Amino acid sequence: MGFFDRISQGLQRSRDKFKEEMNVLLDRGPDLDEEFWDGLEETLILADIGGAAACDIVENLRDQATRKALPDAYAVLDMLNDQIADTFTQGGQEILGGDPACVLFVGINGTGKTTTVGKLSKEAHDAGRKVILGSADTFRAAAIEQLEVWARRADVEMVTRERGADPASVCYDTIERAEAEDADLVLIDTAGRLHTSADLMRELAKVVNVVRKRSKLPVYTVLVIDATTGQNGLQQAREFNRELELDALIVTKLDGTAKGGIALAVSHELELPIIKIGVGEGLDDLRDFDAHEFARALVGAFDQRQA
Ligand SMILES: Nc1nc2c(ncn2[C@@H]2O[C@H](COP(=O)(O)OP(=O)(O)OP(=O)(O)O)[C@@H](O)[C@H]2O)c(=O)[nH]1
Repeated sequence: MGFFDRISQGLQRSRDKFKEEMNVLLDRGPDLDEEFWDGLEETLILADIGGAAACDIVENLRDQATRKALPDAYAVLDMLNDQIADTFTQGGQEILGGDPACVLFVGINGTGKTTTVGKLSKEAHDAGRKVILGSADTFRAAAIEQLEVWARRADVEMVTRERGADPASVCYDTIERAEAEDADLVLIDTAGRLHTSADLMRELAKVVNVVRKRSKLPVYTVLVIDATTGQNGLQQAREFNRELELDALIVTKLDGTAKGGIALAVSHELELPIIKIGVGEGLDDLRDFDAHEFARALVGAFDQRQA
């Protein structure tokens, strides 16, 4: 299944919710009055796109409606997809695009870090890259085993220590091994932690700093967020960004959520690019992110003239 079909299927619930709200708004007629603009902003906020992004989108559409003398709400909605796509922060190609890199994956418990690292290792290995995995999630024994399964499946090496070991030292060992083996992609899984726990966040900051100091490869810190958590994902992202100065996002579980708009809220507010999205548990359910296709899947092609 192609990117669009997969993401379109995944975001069906988000799209249905958005369409329902839009139809209520359009029932009163297609006039471009204050009620329409306020209603559009509210509908975008209800789609979990976030207040800041919704406000920017509506402001830009209003501006275009005036400049291009758009006749009605339908003409505005024709431009909505492009406007949403342009609201995502762009970039991040250097992280997983093929250049040598060391990437740390962080996030709260259960967002899909280990699964994502596993899928990425297979993808990179299949593309002919020399990959080393580091399992610094020494808190959860099952995480080490889970990543070991992926490492075997992908035929890549993995470095870890026993459960309870210092995660910073696992990172140290991983980088050492990567240098000895001349690896060009180092992927490090870290233990999930609540963004509200100051101690755990400080411990993670220490791990990230060790890697930043020690690695000769460029180091990137990527937050993995679970789309089903909705607005809480934004709060998580703010805290992780404050502590760790993130470089990018991976948004997982976009299959079957009515809260897919959170991807835009976080990318826009924190000015972080989305470098991959997860649309299922299977091996090929981690996809490159395409802002235009995502926008189309999130709100649909809006030909409501026939609605
Ligand atoms: N539906 C769906 N499930 C996913 C996706 N990504 C990961 N999962 C599932 O989410 C669950 C948690 O994934 P893990 O990779 O163990 O999460 P984690 O972040 O490493 O967890 P901790 O180490 O406890 O923080 C697993 O059952 C995964 O199969 C996705 O894109 N869609």
